[in-house]
Amino acid sequence: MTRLQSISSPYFEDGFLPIQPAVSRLPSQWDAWEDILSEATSRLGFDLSPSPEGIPGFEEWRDFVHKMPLLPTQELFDDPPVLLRARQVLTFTLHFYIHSLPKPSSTPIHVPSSLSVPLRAVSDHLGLPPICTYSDTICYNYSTPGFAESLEDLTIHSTFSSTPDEVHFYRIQAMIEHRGTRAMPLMKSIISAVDSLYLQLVSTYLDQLASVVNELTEILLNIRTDCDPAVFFNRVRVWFPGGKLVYGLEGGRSVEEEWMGSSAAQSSIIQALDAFLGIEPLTHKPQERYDARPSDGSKMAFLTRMRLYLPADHRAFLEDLNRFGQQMRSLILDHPDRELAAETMEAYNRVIEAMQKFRSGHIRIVALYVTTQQRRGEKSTGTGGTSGVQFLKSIRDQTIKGKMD
Ligand code: HEM
Repeated sequence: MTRLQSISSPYFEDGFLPIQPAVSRLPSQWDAWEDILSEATSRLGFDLSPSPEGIPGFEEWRDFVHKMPLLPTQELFDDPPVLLRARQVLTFTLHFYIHSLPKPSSTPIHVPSSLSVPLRAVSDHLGLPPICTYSDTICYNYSTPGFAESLEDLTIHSTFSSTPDEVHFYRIQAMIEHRGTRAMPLMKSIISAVDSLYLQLVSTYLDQLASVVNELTEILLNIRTDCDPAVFFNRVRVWFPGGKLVYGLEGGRSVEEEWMGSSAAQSSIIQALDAFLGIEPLTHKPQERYDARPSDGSKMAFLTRMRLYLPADHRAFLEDLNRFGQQMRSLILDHPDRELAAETMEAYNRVIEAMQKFRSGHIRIVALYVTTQQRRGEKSTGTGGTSGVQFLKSIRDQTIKGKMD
C-alpha cells in the first residue's frame, strides 16, 4: 500500500478550522477597514437588501471605499488570527461593494485598488481567490470558548443582513465544521488499520465515522428552527454571489477575473469525506448544466472547481486523501479473506448510506429555502449561483453508486 504523504498532517488531529481562536476585530492600525465594514452594516439597517436600483445611501459609502488609505498587509502575515480577520473584513466589504450597486450594473464591476490591492495580497498569501468564500462566511467568522456543545456557544463575528436568521445559518454550518472535525482522527485510524491490513479495526472505525456523518445530518436539519426560508431567500443569500470583476492594482493597472461567491460546496470537511471514501470519481464527475459555469469552456466538475475556493494547503491534502480513498476501496474489494472483506464492505456501505442521507436532507433544505421561495415569484441567482436541486440529486445518486458489493 502506498503510504499517504500527509499521514502526519495536523488536519488529521485538528480538522480544517483555524487552530488559534478567531479575533473579532483587527488591531487599530487597520481601523479604516473595520470602520468601513461596520459603516456598511449600520447603513444597511435591518430592512434593506440589494435591489435593481442599488441600495439607498450606499453611493456615499462606496465613495469612502474609494478614498480608503492603502493600508499595509505584510505585518498581517505574522499573526494568523489577525490575517484571517483581515481576509474576512475585506471580502465582506467587497460583497457589500458589488451588491450595493444598481443592477443590472455595468459588468464587469470595477473594484477600487484601495480595497482590491490588500484583498489580493491577503488572498494570495492564503491561497484563496479574491472573493468571499465559505472560509470567510463560516470558518474565519466564529469563535467558541472551547468545544461547542450548543449553537449558542458559537459567536458569529460578521453578517451582511444583521438578521438572526443569517446568524443561525452561519452557526449551523460552523457547527458542522466543528463537529465534523471528529471525522479526521477516525480517518487516520482507518488509514493505519488499512496499512497493517487489520480489517476488523477498519470496520469498527468506519461505523464510528458513519455516526459522525449522521450527527452532521441532524445538525443540518436544525437549520429550520431559527432561519426563516423567506428571510434567507430574500435577504441573506443575495449577498453571496461573486461575479465578473475588474480588480484595481497598484500603478493604475487592473485585472479582470470571474469568481463564484460563498457556497457550502466549499466545505473542506464534506470534500474530505468524499475523498477519503474514494467516491470522488463519482461525485466530482462533470455534469452538463451546472458545470457549464462560468463561461470559460472548461469541463471541470462543479465540486472539483469548488476546490479552488479552499485554502491551498487544504487542496493538496485532499488530493492525497483522494489517492488513499481509491486504494482503500481496491484493497477491500480484492482482499483474499472474502468473509472479512464482506463485513468491511458492509461497514463501508453504512458510511456511504450516511452520506446519502446527509445529501438527501440537504436537498430537502434547498427545496424549502430556494425552490419553494422561487415558486413564490421571486427572482433567483442562487446560494452561489443557482438553485441546483437537480444537480444536488445527481450528486446524491452518484454517492449511492459508491456502495461496494
Ligand atoms: C438554507 C440552507 C442551504 C441552502 C439553501 C443551500 C443551497 C445549496 C446549493 C444551491 C448548492 C449547489 C451549489 C451552489 O449553487 O452553491 C449547495 C451545495 C452544497 N451545500 Fe448547501 N445549502 C444550504 C445549507 C447547507 C449546509 C448547512 C451545508 C453543510 C455544510 C451545506 C453543504 C453543501 C454541500 C457540501 C454542497 C455541495 C454539494 C454536495 O456535496 O452534495 N449546505 N447548497
